[in-house]
Amino acid sequence: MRFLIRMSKCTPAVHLSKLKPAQLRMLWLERRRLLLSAVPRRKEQSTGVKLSVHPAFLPSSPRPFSSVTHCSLLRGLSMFGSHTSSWTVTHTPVAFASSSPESAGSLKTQTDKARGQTTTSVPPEDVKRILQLAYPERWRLAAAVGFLTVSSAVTMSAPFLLGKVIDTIYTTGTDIETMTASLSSLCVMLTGVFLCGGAANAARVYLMQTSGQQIVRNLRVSVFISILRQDVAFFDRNRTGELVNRLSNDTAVVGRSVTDNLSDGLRAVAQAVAGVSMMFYVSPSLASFVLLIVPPVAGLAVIYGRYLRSNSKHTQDALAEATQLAEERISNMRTVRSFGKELSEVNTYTQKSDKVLSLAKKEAVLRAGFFGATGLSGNIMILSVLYKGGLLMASQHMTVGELSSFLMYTFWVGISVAGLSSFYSELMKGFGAGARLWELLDRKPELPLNEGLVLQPDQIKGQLEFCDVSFAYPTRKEVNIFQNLSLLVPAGTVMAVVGSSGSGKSTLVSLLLRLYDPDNGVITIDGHDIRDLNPYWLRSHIGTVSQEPVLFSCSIRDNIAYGAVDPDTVTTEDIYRAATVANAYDFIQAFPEGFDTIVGEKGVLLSGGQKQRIAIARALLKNPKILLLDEATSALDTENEFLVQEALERLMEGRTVIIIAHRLSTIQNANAVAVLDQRHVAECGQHTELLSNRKGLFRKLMEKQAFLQEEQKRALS
Ligand SMILES: Nc1ncnc2c1ncn2[C@@H]1O[C@H](COP(=O)(O)OP(=O)(O)OP(=O)(O)O)[C@@H](O)[C@H]1O
Repeated sequence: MRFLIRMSKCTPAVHLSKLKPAQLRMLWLERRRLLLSAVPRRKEQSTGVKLSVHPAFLPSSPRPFSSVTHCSLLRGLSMFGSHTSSWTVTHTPVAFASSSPESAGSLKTQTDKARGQTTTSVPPEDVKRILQLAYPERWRLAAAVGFLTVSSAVTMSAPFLLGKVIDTIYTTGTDIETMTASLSSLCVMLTGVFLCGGAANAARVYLMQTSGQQIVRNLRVSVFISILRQDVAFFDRNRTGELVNRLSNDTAVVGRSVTDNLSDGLRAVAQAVAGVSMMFYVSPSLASFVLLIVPPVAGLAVIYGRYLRSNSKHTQDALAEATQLAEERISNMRTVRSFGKELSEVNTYTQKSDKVLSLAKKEAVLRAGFFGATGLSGNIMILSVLYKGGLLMASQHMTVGELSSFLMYTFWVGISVAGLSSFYSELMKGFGAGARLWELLDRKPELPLNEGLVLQPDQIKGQLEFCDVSFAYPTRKEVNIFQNLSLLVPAGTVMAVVGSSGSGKSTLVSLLLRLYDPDNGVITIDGHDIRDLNPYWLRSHIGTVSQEPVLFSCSIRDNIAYGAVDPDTVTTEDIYRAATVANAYDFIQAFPEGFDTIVGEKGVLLSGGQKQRIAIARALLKNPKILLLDEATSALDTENEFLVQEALERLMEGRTVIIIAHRLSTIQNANAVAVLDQRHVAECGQHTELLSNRKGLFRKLMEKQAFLQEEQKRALS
């Protein structure tokens, strides 16, 4: 068997034995991806790069993979300049479906499509899915529909029975005793019927509400799971507000459309049909007369209603814009205050509110016309019924009771038709919200969350290596953050990473945590490509302390326990020990509530140094083999700086550490320093060694930092 590798027809072939060790190593590390890359891609994605591999190397169950991986593999392999009869790698121009912001995970375009559904036809599969939601609640809903039938039957028989009461009053004459007997028996019977109707209605409302809430709860949990399993790139593209809106509002709209709205719609249909039938039963000629008037009036009302709704949507959009501005500014009040922008923010908000007001005024005019016209047409209809009914009574074709019943049925039919129109618009809203939710629920994350290789704890030494890594953020594919970056961090050593702002220090940490995958090259832990490792397992062995640690709105105790892989097994002693090592115990105990003090947005506000020390305790509880630290640069006071530094040193003991270093003391104490510049590691070595190079980048960086610190001190004094 010959092991030749080539890139299409335009690149020469090389035998595998001719490859350099680094190239072979890379090929070996890429082996899985190479095999997976042979999977045929869907038609719409296959316009460009196509990789084909000898069938013997095909996996038995092909798995789809992202075009980012595709691209990285091609770039990786292109170094080899290869040719093969056993493996073939073909390369033609490509339009990467998943690298465009649209298909790379942004929900926006699809959301817009989904929104479009509120006015156009609904795909049958959406109807099916929305009905499937109600399936687990089918018995409760069926019972609710049963009670609905009873209550609607009572409602619709009421006009007929009340008409009988009126006729009894008119026909019994002036004999009080006969009148009392007839009226009493009728009223008792009717009270019994109405009691049944009321009870059935109450049962219907209860069953509909509880099953609706159950459906919404199930949907919310599924959507939350779906959001949490998405990769970080997804959150770069989708706004938090939009996602939270889906979780809270869209789920409620969908839940309502399959319960309350469906039941109201069914009731409206049943009452309209029963009402019209009863109108014909009571007086066919009067019913025919009314049905000549109703359709044109109802048609005009529907057209006008649609116009009104589209206008109301503009008002809602303008309101959403104003609300978003207010939300953003209020949550960042410190920034607004420190820039003294209160007045200009008020002006901007006023302008947006004025826009809402002018649209709302237009809507008010339209609504006034709509309600005026519907009220008028309703009254004219009643008047027409009275006119025609009066004539029928005069010609002995109708009794007064029948006319009264007829009027009541006309009234009910009017209400039911109005209910049907709002049922339709609510149903469409439900389908629109549903489409947005299905899109989110169906989205498969590009990076797995919990699948892959799991190593035994004693197999981890903690050696980290970046090997020819190239990377661009999925949202900014055109800007390469790293280009062939290589870096080795031996197990148990401390590597300080320095570089100018924006050189990619934090990105290095994100790649190690596998929040993103490199486009090219590999990152290994003890020789294992991190793409082969289970990400959940991987992250459980990596501790992080960021520059501005985030604490959740719960007790300090829970915030520290959050770091443990299984917080339920953490004892109070574990938490106290971690807090003591992190130099946090004393200040926590000084709070009246001690470790039960609530922090975060709704609790006690902590200083930067205090937050850092709680974050260090949190990381300690995880007891990770690898530590990724973003050193705090924020002006910690001397005491806090010392305490944080001391806690960090204890945390770093016996672990492999990558530290984004800002302090000279940290850099001096690190085993090696890597300087990031121009998308790669420009210099790497011991602190003194790098400093001795007069023309070196590290030295320049240190000199610049020293100068800036001097300036800062001078400015402060
Ligand atoms: N999520 C993201 N999406 C797109 N671009 C990003 C993202 N995060 C960072 N960047 C960009 O990547 C580049 C490197 O950012 P990074 O935060 O890694 O730099 P840094 O060296 O840590 O900077 P600093 O020292 O200022 O914190 C910057 O140009 C930044 O704008």
